[in-house]
Amino acid sequence: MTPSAQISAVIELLLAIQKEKYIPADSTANRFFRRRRYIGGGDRRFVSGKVWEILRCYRKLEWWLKRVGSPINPRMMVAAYLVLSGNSISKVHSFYSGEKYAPLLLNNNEILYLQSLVNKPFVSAEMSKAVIYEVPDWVYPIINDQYGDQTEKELSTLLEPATLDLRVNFLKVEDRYKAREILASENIQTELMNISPWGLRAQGRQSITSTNAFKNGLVEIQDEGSQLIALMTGVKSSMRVLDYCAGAGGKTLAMAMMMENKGHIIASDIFSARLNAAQSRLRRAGVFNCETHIFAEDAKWLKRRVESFDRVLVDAPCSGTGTWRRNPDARLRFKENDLLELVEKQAHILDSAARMVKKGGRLIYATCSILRQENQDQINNFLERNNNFSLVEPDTIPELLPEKFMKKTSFQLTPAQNQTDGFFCTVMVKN
Ligand SMILES: C[S@@+](CC[C@H](N)C(=O)[O-])C[C@H]1O[C@@H](n2cnc3c(N)ncnc32)[C@H](O)[C@@H]1O
Repeated sequence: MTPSAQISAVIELLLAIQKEKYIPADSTANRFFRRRRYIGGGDRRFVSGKVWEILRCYRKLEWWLKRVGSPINPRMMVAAYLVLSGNSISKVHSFYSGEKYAPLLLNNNEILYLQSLVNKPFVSAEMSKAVIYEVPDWVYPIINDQYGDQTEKELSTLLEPATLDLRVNFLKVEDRYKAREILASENIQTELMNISPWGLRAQGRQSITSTNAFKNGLVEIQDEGSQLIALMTGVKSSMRVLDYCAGAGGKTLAMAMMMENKGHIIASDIFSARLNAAQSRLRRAGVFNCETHIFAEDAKWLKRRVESFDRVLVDAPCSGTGTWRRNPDARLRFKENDLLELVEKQAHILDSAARMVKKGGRLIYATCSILRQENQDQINNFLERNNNFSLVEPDTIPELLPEKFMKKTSFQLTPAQNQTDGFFCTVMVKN
């Protein structure tokens, strides 16, 4: 593609993301490229890389465009991004050439708006903190209230690109060193992770899914924080386990591995498409101690299994604020009412899942949120409603989990503090 055609594709993809308000940007991007097979790998990386950079400074671009009186649309967003990144107006002009496959020629007004942006910094002293850190206005005070003097560090780390973490599947490979060797033979360089005993961190942006190691189920893509949640469940091979919100099965897979393919896991969810994705991942990973179940409207299935599980994991639907490094578009869609609805939904799921735990069994609650409302507050309220539950330290095999995690009944991970996605996890026992 010519540089102009690349810029044109950046504008088109941004437009598609804006139109699909309720669909995550990466799904829209996948569809966009599937429909444009003629865009090769290098161009694809350039286009999505630029779009993600723009999504990470979206509020600042909007602020500047508003300031200079420009209309706010993907075409001007991209042009403003180019100027604020130090490109000259004539350079931007050469991209917006109006030729075949290029964006339409810049008109006189557009040139005037862009001229006002020359030599301006991305961050202006007049911007609010919410704009600088790219969060909705109502979110900043909530995070500031919780994180105090760490707020800016937490929020600026959430604007950085995420790491690419892998979990080695010990059902198929004997150890991390062997997996590392196999990946290196496919040109994927990795380092051992510090906390997860199963974890490898890949360097740079590498295409893991096209490797044989991935296709044959030797490794799964899973953030280190998510691996730690599976570890906190302390599941063992003799147990009956319910993964209540299993989704596409990230934690189910890790728990099946901890159980050495023995015992029994039921992976349930309300969405069949997610469980279908889980099923193909389970097959790839060589897991056969797991069945899936879609929750239907009637509660008979649950009623028949009340108090029958040694462990119930609730990996609850949440704001996903802890994954904003990966999904910079999610922050733009997050509304105050979403948080209220999520908190209510989580409480309902927790109460229902709690009934399924045997006496003496454990309930593990997790989110990929960094917000207290969905985490500590949610658990405090649950414990008030359910006085037959209490917080307990994990009973994971000590060789698997570092001591500092063994001694905690809950943890809150953040990208700034732990170089993982933001995750919360707590362990409770039914008395
Ligand atoms: C955070 S995701 C789960 C991620 C998954 N555990 C993993 O590790 O890949 C939350 C899941 O909860 C499911 N969910 C939402 N409402 C639910 C409900 N009432 N009961 C059970 N699952 C629900 C969603 O469909 C979604 O798949």
